[in-house]
Amino acid sequence: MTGPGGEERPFVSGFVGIVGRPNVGKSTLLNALVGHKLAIMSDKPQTTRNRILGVLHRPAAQIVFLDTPGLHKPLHKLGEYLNRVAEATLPEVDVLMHVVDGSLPAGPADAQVAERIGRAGKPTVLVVNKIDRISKGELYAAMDAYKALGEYVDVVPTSAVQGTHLAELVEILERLLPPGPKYYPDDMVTDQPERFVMAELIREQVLHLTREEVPHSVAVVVEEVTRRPSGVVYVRAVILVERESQKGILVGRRGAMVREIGQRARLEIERLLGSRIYLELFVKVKEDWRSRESALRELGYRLDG
Ligand SMILES: Nc1nc2c(ncn2[C@@H]2O[C@H](COP(=O)(O)OP(=O)(O)OP(=O)(O)O)[C@@H](O)[C@H]2O)c(=O)[nH]1
Repeated sequence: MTGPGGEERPFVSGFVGIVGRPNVGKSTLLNALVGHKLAIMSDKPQTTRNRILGVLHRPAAQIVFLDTPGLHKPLHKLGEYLNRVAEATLPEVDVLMHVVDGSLPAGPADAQVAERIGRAGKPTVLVVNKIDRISKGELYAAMDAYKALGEYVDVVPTSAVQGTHLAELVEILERLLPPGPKYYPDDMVTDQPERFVMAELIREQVLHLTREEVPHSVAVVVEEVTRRPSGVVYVRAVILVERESQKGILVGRRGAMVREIGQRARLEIERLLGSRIYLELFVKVKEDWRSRESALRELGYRLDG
């Protein structure tokens, strides 16, 4: 590739950490940047539990994004785990994107996150997201207020849902990355095993369709994936909740809720795999799984990292 001055630009690559408070739009941004649905999105905070890796392939660059659970005050063991994943990401990356919600005023919690990011000492781009919700005047004020919280190499206003300024953001990230190899093959967009992504798609429907206190006490485990001779892929998954009452809500009247979750999730999984799916869903009670380390381990949350 040739640079603006006619000089040869070497191929660049590296890791970009997407960090910020819960619900600011990190997962939506990752999906929009990479062009695939990797991380689940919902209007309920703390929906991202594991670190999701998404790879953007460009003619002269490979950008590997690490999405993290939102940084927040831990309320229970799962909360502590989420914070640890986010913190552990900071030293591993070449560049950080601090994502903030431009439609909300900058507050003390944003300042805290900015400080933690600052301690990592990495070049950081401030991404002021959700600008589709605010006027130009409000945007300038928001950019100034957020910019004052830390040291940023650049500031980009974005709308992850409308795709605004994402190309500019990618260009800025490319400029910040060092020359390097392709870490991943051209056809790879995520390192998430398909089972995990399937489980996330099911959990996304649970979050969409249920209210009250059910969502945070839900985990989904995909137990079996088999391709049948007919070409249909059989998927068996279990939705784990903490209490009988929550199981009741999720199963619904005569199984109506779990059927609805299954139907919607099946469509998403079919889109992901490009084949027909037979999805069988079960709801089980696993008491107090959020507070028990062994239960968290069984579910695949690594606690010792
Ligand atoms: N209007 C608007 N809404 C957005 C934008 N980006 C994200 N959202 C919405 O904000 C909500 C949260 O988005 P997520 O991408 O799940 O946020 P997150 O930061 O990954 O959240 P955690 O997983 O909790 O850390 C969802 O309802 C999104 O649709 C945006 O640019 N504009």
